[in-house]
Amino acid sequence: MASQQQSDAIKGAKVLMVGAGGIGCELLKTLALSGFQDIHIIDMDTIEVSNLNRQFLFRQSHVGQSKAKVARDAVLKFRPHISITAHHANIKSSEFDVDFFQKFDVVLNGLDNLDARRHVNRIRLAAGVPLVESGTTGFLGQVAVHVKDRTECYECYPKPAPKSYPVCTITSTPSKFVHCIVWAKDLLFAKLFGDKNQENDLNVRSSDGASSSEHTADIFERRNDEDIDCYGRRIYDHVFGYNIELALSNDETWKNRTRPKPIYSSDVLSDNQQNGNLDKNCSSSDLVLVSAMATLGLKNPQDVWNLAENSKVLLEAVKLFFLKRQKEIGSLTFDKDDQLAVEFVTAAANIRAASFGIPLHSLFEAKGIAGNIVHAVATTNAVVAGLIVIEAFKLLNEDLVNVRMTFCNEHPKRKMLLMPVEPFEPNETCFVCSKTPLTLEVNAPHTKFRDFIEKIVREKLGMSLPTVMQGNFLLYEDGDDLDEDERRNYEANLEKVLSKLPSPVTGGTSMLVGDLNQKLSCEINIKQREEFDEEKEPDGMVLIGWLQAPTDTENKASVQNGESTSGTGANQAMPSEIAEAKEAEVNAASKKRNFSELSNSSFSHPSSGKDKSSKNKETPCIGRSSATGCWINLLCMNSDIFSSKIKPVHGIRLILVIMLGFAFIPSSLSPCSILCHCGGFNCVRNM
Ligand SMILES: Nc1ncnc2c1ncn2[C@@H]1O[C@H](COP(=O)(O)OP(=O)(O)OP(=O)(O)O)[C@@H](O)[C@H]1O
Ligand SMILES: [Zn+2]
Repeated sequence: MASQQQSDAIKGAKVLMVGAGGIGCELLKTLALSGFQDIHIIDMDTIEVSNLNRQFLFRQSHVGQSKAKVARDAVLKFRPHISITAHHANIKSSEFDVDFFQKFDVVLNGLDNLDARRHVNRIRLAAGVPLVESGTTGFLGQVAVHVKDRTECYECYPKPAPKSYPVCTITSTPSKFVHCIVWAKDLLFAKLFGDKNQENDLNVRSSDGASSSEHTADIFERRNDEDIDCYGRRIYDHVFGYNIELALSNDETWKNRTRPKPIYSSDVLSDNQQNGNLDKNCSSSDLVLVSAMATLGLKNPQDVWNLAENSKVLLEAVKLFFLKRQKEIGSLTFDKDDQLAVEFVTAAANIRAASFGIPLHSLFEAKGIAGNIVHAVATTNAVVAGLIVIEAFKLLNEDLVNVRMTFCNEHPKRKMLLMPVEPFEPNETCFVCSKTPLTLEVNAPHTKFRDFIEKIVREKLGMSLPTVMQGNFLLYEDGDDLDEDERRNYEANLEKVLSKLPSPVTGGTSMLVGDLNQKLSCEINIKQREEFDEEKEPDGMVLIGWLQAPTDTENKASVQNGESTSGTGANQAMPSEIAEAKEAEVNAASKKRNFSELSNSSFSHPSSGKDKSSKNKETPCIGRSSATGCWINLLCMNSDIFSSKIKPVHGIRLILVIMLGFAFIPSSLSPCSILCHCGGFNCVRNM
């Protein structure tokens, strides 16, 4: 239980919560039950059916409504006297500027993407407000505290890039089902239904060198008056039959690999095989109803279809896209909530898998892999939300000595389910919090200013409204308030190479790049370099001082398998096999910080190599001074008892959630109300 002084700090605190999703719902409930009385919540999203299994403040009737507003209303029902202000908006919008942030004592993030996290990190640094950052991926969770000039900021150390695969594995030599999914989603689906101008490796690989990409593009176009069934079969035969035959002709490739089997539609389906019973009355606005499975009478998404069923689903899906969603063709991107797209991708991936001798998967499994879905675990969100509030307590009580970064493990590690470690100090080379200049190696007479803006300023530095200056000369700025002349000038600059800009950018000069919204600026020193390795340095520029996390594959892999959900970046939500690697990574990270402490040996900072032994001491429990901390510690110390006797993951989590609930419970509330509002004891139902 909190002391009087702590209670006062909580009551008087003004808290900004960003994100009202899986973590956010738990967090808002816990904040309210812990005595916080002035909370602002920002979320740009509306409630979807798929949120209901773990975002317990939402009900079926709320689908389509603002998350922030519904979350506020739900919590006000059981804490009517507190103030909760809901903003249904993007945190990046200009109203949430430094002045807005300065009104708060602490910022708590429950976000799901790097971009928004970076943005919050920058503004709260400029505003001088501490941040508690969080993320979960299935059973793994993480909470970190960032205090200006005292601890690392969110961008001090690199975050791993999403898992990616070598292009040739995807296009020619898949060995896992995920490779087939990436092929079906990022190549075949994109080729047939996406933007025709987008680069697509299906062009290169789908025919021999003699065929031009123009020729292969024609193959994927539906010809004038071509019967839709014939078109579907033609595409089928091309990608699963002809292309495989072509690939087989290169003996070198198959020396140490199993040779794939070409599959033609006539091998699997009879010529006049009837497809589904299309419901002619179904309108294209009923996206959920436009389903190949439904018209074919396939009901259970957890069934693994055989090759013939997959072939029928594929052809039926192509037909439905053309008959029911014709207008969208040419602009579609894969969306895990688009039933027909998921059906198409599942079927195409399975046919390819059959060809390469890879086990087939159900639509449910395929959807999880294609959508990068690591099924969220409600208890992880609840534990993480509790930890966020514990850290917020410490910050509000100016108990900086005891703030911790905490990893939530799937299984107890060294008797601990929660791994608390002291935060690192700010990274002296961080361009965000330490304002350290960066160096750009670039071939200035050959590099377009546009490439610099897109690849370096926007992509790497994460600036969304950039301004670029060379000396006193403004070379570029972005924003709504530019007049026509300015816009034209900047557009003209974008087409020039760096050395030909009105104020030339060449080796030895420097540029000042900034984002007014983020109150961030950064100096970039230019170093002339002529040669770049196309494979390893595809941008044709190298930014030195900006930390790029190592990707999961050695080779350049341009086909990526999507974005994260609630991951912090160090711990992102990914398909199950990627999540395994992530768990190892998270554990490695926590071990890295903990082992040294346990053995009392010196500790190496990840990038500076500085000895941190005096600073980063592992603490036996989080929040040692608080009752909650002791409860958690007790639990952690004894968690091996649970692990050997009952199914550990849910048992321990359940108790952790209850304890976190009890630790915050104000005397006016019964444990029963905590259970009702917390609710998250079940591992979520799979949607
Ligand atoms: N720039 C942003 N501004 C405001 N809210 C954001 C921003 N980016 C993400 N969010 C919110 O953060 C929340 C993250 O929650 P969560 O990770 O549970 O994702 P979700 O969208 O609810 O679920 P899922 O992605 O698994 O379908 C979402 O509600 C999302 O709308
Ligand atoms: Zn930093």
